[in-house]
Amino acid sequence: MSPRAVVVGPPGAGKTTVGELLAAELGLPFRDVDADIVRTVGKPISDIFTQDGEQEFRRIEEQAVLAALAEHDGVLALGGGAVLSAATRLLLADHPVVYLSVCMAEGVRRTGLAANRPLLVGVNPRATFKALLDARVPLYQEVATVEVDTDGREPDEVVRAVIEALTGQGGQ
Ligand SMILES: Nc1ncnc2c1ncn2[C@@H]1O[C@H](COP(=O)(O)OP(=O)(O)OP(=O)(O)O)[C@@H](O)[C@H]1O
Ligand SMILES: O=C(O)C1=C[C@@H](O)[C@@H](O)[C@H](O)C1
Ligand SMILES: [Mg+2]
Repeated sequence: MSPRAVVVGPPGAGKTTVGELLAAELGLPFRDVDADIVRTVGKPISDIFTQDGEQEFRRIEEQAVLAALAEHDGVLALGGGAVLSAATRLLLADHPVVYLSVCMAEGVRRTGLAANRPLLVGVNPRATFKALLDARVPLYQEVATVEVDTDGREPDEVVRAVIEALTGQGGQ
């Protein structure tokens, strides 16, 4: 069993939104590793960060990704920081991986009103988001088999572009 598409990208790229629509369009089940973690641990991700720390969250996340990659055969969305794990990046080499990209301004706009993203809470969300992109874009690109830009595109347009990109590489 293996996912038909694994979706990665920064917070606000639309991994959950586009992932769900993509799964519906392909007639496949959708799974989100962030939701798996909340269910398994029994508390919101923001509480895991504040009560247990980011390092513990990353440990839990690595295990959750490992399990989901082995169990799920539909569309799988990863958390925004899952690619920080070298072990996860190695595992992703065997899968079709869609990198949804988003620029800093659009990413800040999309995530700006959400208080439940622990890494983006702070005095300067633009600088925080830029630092996050600087550190992670090379990692998203390293694991991606296709990259789809989401700036200025509605979620259903992104879904069409993803399907085109996956079809173009012989998969879907
Ligand atoms: N292409 C898009 N155009 C406009 N708004 C979008 C688009 N994709 C997602 N959004 C909006 O941006 C917000 C964040 O989207 P979503 O939760 O799907 O991102 P995510 O990548 O799953 O983030 P996280 O890493 O925090 O889980 C939501 O309010 C969603 O409706
Ligand atoms: O970008 C990140 O590091 C994160 C993104 C979310 O999907 C969650 O996995 C969590 O809030 C951490
Ligand atoms: Mg999400």
